[in-house]
Formats: sequence, structure tokens, C-alpha cells
Amino acid sequence: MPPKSGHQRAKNIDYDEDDIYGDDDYYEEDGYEMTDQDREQMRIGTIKVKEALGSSLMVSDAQVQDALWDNYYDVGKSVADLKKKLKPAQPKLAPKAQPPRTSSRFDQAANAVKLDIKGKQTQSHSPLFMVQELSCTAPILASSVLSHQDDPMPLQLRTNASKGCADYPLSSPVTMTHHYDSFSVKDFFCDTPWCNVPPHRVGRILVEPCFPKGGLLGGSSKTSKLAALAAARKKKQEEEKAMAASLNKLSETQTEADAAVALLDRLSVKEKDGVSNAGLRGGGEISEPRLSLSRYPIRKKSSTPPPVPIELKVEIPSEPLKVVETPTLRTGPSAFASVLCGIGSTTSERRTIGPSRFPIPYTNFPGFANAKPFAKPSPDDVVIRAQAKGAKPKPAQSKKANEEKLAQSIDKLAMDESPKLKSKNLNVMEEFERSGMKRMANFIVIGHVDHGKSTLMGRLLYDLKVIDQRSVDKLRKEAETIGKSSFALAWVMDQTSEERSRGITVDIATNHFETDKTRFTILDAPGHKDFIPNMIAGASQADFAILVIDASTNSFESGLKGQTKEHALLVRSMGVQRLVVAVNKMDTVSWSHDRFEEISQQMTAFLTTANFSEKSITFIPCAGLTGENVAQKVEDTNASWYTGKTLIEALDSSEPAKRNIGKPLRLTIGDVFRGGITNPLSISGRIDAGAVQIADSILAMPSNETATVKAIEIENEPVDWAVAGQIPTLHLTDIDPIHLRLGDIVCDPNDPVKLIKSFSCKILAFEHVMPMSVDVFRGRLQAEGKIKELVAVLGKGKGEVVKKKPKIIKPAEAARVVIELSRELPLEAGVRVVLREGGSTVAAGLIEE
Ligand SMILES: Nc1nc2c(ncn2[C@@H]2O[C@H](COP(=O)(O)OP(=O)(O)OP(=O)(O)O)[C@@H](O)[C@H]2O)c(=O)[nH]1
Repeated sequence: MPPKSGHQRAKNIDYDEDDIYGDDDYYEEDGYEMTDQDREQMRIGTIKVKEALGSSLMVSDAQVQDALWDNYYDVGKSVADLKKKLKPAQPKLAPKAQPPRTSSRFDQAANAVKLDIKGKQTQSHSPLFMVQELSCTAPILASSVLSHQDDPMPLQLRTNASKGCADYPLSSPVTMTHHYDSFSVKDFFCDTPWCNVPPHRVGRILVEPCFPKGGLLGGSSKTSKLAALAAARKKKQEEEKAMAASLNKLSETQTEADAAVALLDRLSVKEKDGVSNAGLRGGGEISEPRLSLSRYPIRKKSSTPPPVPIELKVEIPSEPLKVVETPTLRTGPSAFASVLCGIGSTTSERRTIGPSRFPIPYTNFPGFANAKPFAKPSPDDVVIRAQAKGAKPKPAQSKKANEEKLAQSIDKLAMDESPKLKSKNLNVMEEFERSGMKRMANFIVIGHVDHGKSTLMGRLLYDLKVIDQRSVDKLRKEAETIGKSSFALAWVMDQTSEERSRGITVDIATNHFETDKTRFTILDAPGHKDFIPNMIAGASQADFAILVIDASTNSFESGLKGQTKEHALLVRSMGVQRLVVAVNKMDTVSWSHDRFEEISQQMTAFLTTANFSEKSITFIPCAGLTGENVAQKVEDTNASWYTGKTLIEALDSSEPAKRNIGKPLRLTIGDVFRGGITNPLSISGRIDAGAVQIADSILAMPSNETATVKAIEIENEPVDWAVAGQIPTLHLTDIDPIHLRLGDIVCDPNDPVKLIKSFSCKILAFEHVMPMSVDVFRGRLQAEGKIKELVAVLGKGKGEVVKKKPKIIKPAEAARVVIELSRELPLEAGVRVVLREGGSTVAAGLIEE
């Protein structure tokens, strides 16, 4: 039978729903049906409890069963419970107020529980609290706080030792009935099993340190030092204690010789009235022994008995111990000191000796007092003066002259690290003519983006065996891996990772090939409008240009609106006169003759208006991807209408550009190389005019710094000289790399290019031009500037003045303008510049005298 109210409650905490439910939702009423086994246990238990209680206590069956229920049928506990419960109530002691400092953590926890209980009580008038299970092996407080709103019961605290605690019977298993106000922490824990554990069975938890103690093998040395200090203090205290104890003992047994000896070690006797320590050691009587507790540790008593008992009378001072003065440990004077100073051996004697006891040597000699040994020059001085008289007098030199001489000598000391370059003093013009070398030509490949410039050049190099099959296969494989297999040939020219990943050319790429007649340098320009400045830089080095046009439907037309026209205009502005127009991708239009004709006509019309002469323009149909009509004739039957030249043949038949070899050196720097082991600093670029040879001195502008040409290479071959039209690599010395930048001009130091900030030039307008801000490009050199003045509109043919001081120059008009730069640039007459504004080219110009 369940307890009278039938309220068996259990705290039902669903941790997952912990946050969802409020406090009241935690407690759930479970109806509990007693099993047959319960009933049988209850019956037997009731009989046993009643037997145990005997007739002394009047107890009802219900009470017994309540107790048994509460104690899980434990007869002993139920008996104890009932005995306690049915005893007349003891007057209750008021719980002691615990000082806050001594309250244990348990107390604090219990207080917290109490507060919690109080809080709950304000909601329900008489809650029942049960501390259900307390494990004694690991005393963890498992409290189940149960509330029952409908049951106005007084506060009950019920404890129960778990099964494992049967060995430790509770001294007073209780069912306490208190009003909640009188509930105290002491009551709360009074019957906990661990309170009654015999001391000898109380276990101790030893916490092993996680880390080794400080010391040699690890840990902080700080700990070990502190430990050592503490140990030293402890030891000292023990010693003092031992000393006091031994003194006490000594006072009782003064005659014990070994005790006296031990004590002697702790005694320090002050020297008094000339009585030395030696006297004490000699066994004399000690008049005033003083203890020096700190200096002399207690000597361990020898296990062997002393051979001769020494009788000593030791007076133990009755007064408190005083710390005595440290005995003087100074030794007596050495034999040498005694002889020299004639001092007695005792300290007192020494102290009384004054300076009079140190006689100054030689003072007894006659005339000592009047002697003036330093009045005359020393024998050494006499000799030096005599030598000085014999030497010739030096001419007086001014300070400045001395400094100059010193500087000269330092200059002589300075090591010339670079071996002096010897010039062969060649007549380069004669050498060039005598060499019979192949014609040289640099051409720039221009055209709208993706019209197939790089592919065409890759094919050209491949067909001419400049690159081998293996390299092309490798490029094709690499291109396939990123899904751009059609770009494999283009990658022969586009070598940077950016160019390959983007599939466009970014900067000028150079390569070389040669035919029977000519050595060609390819300058592959980017087609994208963002890289026009790079294209301009390439154009400044070109003798002629290949304009690549995509023949496929709509591509040609979109190119005309894009960079096809702009590039053509720019190269013309840069002085390029000859143009090979490669009508590319003819395979995409099945080698349509009509398409080729259409493109040729439209382009001729445009190019002639851009100042190209018709006879200097050649149209070649080709397909760079397939290689048709590049190096080999096209075999496609659809192309039977074409009987003209291949692209290579067209290039080879072009007239070589005129070379200005006889003019002063002008080289535009196209590249600067640093960090080579044998050649730490090199530049490359096209020689626009003049010639250069090894050991020549050159001047870099605008830095205005000179350098020496250490060596020259053309197409990786060492040479002694290079002339206009070639693109050599010059290895330099005697200059800091910071003075050399792309676009700078290398010139003859005897005939340098001037730095100018303002100039007059003839321009060809591509857009409307008026007084405005422009970016001025001279190859890769660039500076901000302003068109300050529109001087005149010029006739296109002869350049005569058509209109003075125009307000605006229309596209395709020629004009003379004055430009002012924000900074100085190396510019001179005959140099071509490009004027750009807001990302588009507005005009190209030729600087006038
Ligand atoms: N069908 C066909 N496709 C071609 C031909 N030539 C080039 N292409 C393709 O055209 C695309 C662009 O070729 P590129 O050589 O990179 O063009 P590009 O003019 O050098 O491009 P940018 O240097 O970025 O201006 C590639 O996918 C080529 O495979 C051709 O003759 N026929």
C-alpha cells in the first residue's frame, strides 16, 4: 500500500526540454500501483518491524508501512525511524548562526537549496522536500526537490542511505519534521552517512600534481626555489628549537662532556682583553661565552665516544642570548710586510704604528732635499733634439693640400672591382657593311582582340621549325587541361600564366625567326583596348606591321568598331608605313573569295584615309589555326581562286626599313633584367638610331646617369656591336638599376637627347581635339600633359597651313599644336608621340624642331 497520500513523486527532468518547460512542469504526478511482490514485502516487513518495536511503542500498521515504504522495506531503518518519530519531541535548539568565513561549500550549497525552498514555499504553502538518495561511497548530493501544491504538509527531509551504505549504519536515521523556517544546514546534513564514518576509515583524496615539480627535469624553477626557501626556514627553526632543547638539557647535565663539546660548537666567544680564540682552544676558561645561533649549526653528535673526556666548565648565561660580534679572521702580516714595515705581529701593534714607521728611502743621503732631477732635459731628450737638428726642415703644407693628398691616396687604395673594359674601337658602319649579315626586320602584329594574332604567329614559328613538335604537343596538353586546346599555338607567344589563363595577350611578346633573306623579330601586341599603351610601345620598335583581321561573319565588322582601326592608325602615327593585312580564319568562311574581297576593299578604303599608301598594303588570306597559306600554300579547293603569296613570302618581300646607323645612339629600353650572376644588370630594346659597341659609355635618360656596356647579345649570341634596327641586349656596369626604367632612352653621352617639358608637334586627330588634358606616350614613357594651344589646321598632303588658331580639330584632320607636360621627358625632333584621353587615343603626333 502506498503512503497515505499516495504521492510518490519523482523529478522528471527531460534535459532536452529543459528550456521549454517552466519550473512547475518539471514535476509530474505518477500513480503507483503496488505489485504483489511489494505487498508481500510490506507484509513481512510490517511483522518484523512490529516485533522489533515490541509493545513499548504504540504504532499503527499504517505508520509502520509508511516507514517501510519510505525506507524501501528496510526493517532496521524503519524501526529506527519509527522510534525516533514516536519519541516525545525534543525542544529544538536554534540553529547556530555560522560566521560567513567558516561556512563550508556544503553549507553554501545547502543555503542555496534552502533559499530555493523558501522561494518555492511562497508559491505553495506547505511543500514537501525530499532528499532522496545520498551515496556514501561517493558522497554526491542528489537532491530531488519535490513540491506538492495540494498537500499542506510540513517540511520533511527524508534521507536514505543507498544500498552500498549498509555497512555504515546511520546513528540516527531520522524523519525530521520541521517547519521550513526552522530548517538549518546542520539539520540538513545531520544524518548523512559520512558524518558517522569512523576516523580510521575516512579516506583521503590525494591530488597528484599534473606536472612534474620544478627542477632540473622540468617545471618552473620558481617552485623549487620557494620550496628550498621554506625548507631552509623550517630547518632553521628546527635548529633553534634543537639549540634551546640542548641548552636546557645542558643546564641539567653540565658535566656531560660530549654535550659540552656540542655546545662549544655553537658558542662564539668574544675576544676580550687580549684573550684570543687560541686561548680558548687551549682549554682555558671561558669567561663570557656568547652564543652565535645563526652562524654555527648544531654539530651532529658523533656515534663514537670521545677518546678523552674533556672537562669543561661552561657558564650558561642566565640572561637572554645576544648575538655576538663576528670574530676577526684577519691573519697576521706576511713576512715581507713585517720586514718592510717592521711591524709587530699583533693587531694592536699594527694599529698603533703610524706613518713615521715607514721611512722614505734615500732621505738620509746628503743633498737629497735640494736635488732637482727634472730640471734638465733627460738623456733621451738630448738625443732626440740632436737628431731633429740633423734632419732637413719640411716645407710647410697647407691643411687643404694635405686633405687633397689624403683623398688622392684613398682613391688610389679603392679597388676597381670591374676589370677595365677595353674597347676595340671598331668602325661599326664598316663592320656592318662587311658582315654581309641578313636583312633584319621587326614587325608588330596588331588587330582586334581574339582575331588570331598569337595563333598565327605560333603557327608561323612552328612551320618554320623555330619550335618543335614536342613543345607544341606539350602546350596542347596544357591547354587541354584548362579547356583551351584551341589556344595551344597562341601559347607559343603568350607565355605568362595570366595570358594563358585569360586567353589574351597582355604585353608585347617577342620572338625571332629567319627566312632565306631576312631575320625577323616578332612583336606580338595585345589586342585588348586596356593594353593599348603596351601596343604603342611595341609599335615604336616596329619596321612594319601585320594587321590580323578575323574573316568570320560579324567578327570583321565588330573589329572595325574596335581595335582594328585604332591599331592601324596608331602604327601609322608611330611611323610604320608598310602593312601586311592577314585576312585570318578563312577556314571559317570556307575560303570565300567574296568575303576576302569585301574585307580587302573596306580595309583599303580606311587605310588610305589613315595615310597608308595603297602600294604599301598587302592582303593575304590565311588560317593560322590550320596553317593554310601561312608557310605553305593553301590546298583547299575552295581557295583555288587565290594564287598569290603565302604570309611568309609576303613578309620576305617587304623592303627593309632604312637604318639611321650614322646618327647618334638612341635606344628605347624595352626590358630591364636584373640579378644575373655574370651579368647582374642588362637592358634590351630596339636601336632607333646609331650604333653601340662593347666598352662604350652610354647615358640613360631621364635619369641622366651613365653606364658602361660590358657585353652585347643579339638573339642570345654574343656580338661586339649592334646597329639601328636591331634589338640587342646590353649588359651594363657602373650604374644602379634604379636609374633604368622601361621606356627610358639610352643615348650617346656626347650627343644626349634633351629633356623637355613643352613642345610643338604635328598631329593626326582621331577624335575631336581642343585645348584639353591628355596623356602623352613616347613608347612606354608616359607623362600627363595639356594641349595648350591649337596653332593651325594643316593640309594632309604637303602640311601647309589651312586655318590658323582653330577652336577645334576634327577627326582625321592634321594640325599643329603646342603641348605642355607635367614633367620632363626625353623628346626631340622626329620622335612620334601618342595622345590619349580617358582610355582612348585622340591623336598621334610627330615632334617638330
Ligand atoms: N577557326 C579558326 N580559329 C582560329 C584561327 N586562328 C585563331 N583562332 C582561334 O581564335 C581564338 C583567339 O586566338 P588568339 O590567337 O588568342 O587571338 P589573339 O588575336 O592573339 O588574341 P589577343 O592577343 O588576346 O588579342 C583561339 O581560340 C584560336 O584557336 C583560325 O585560323 N581559324
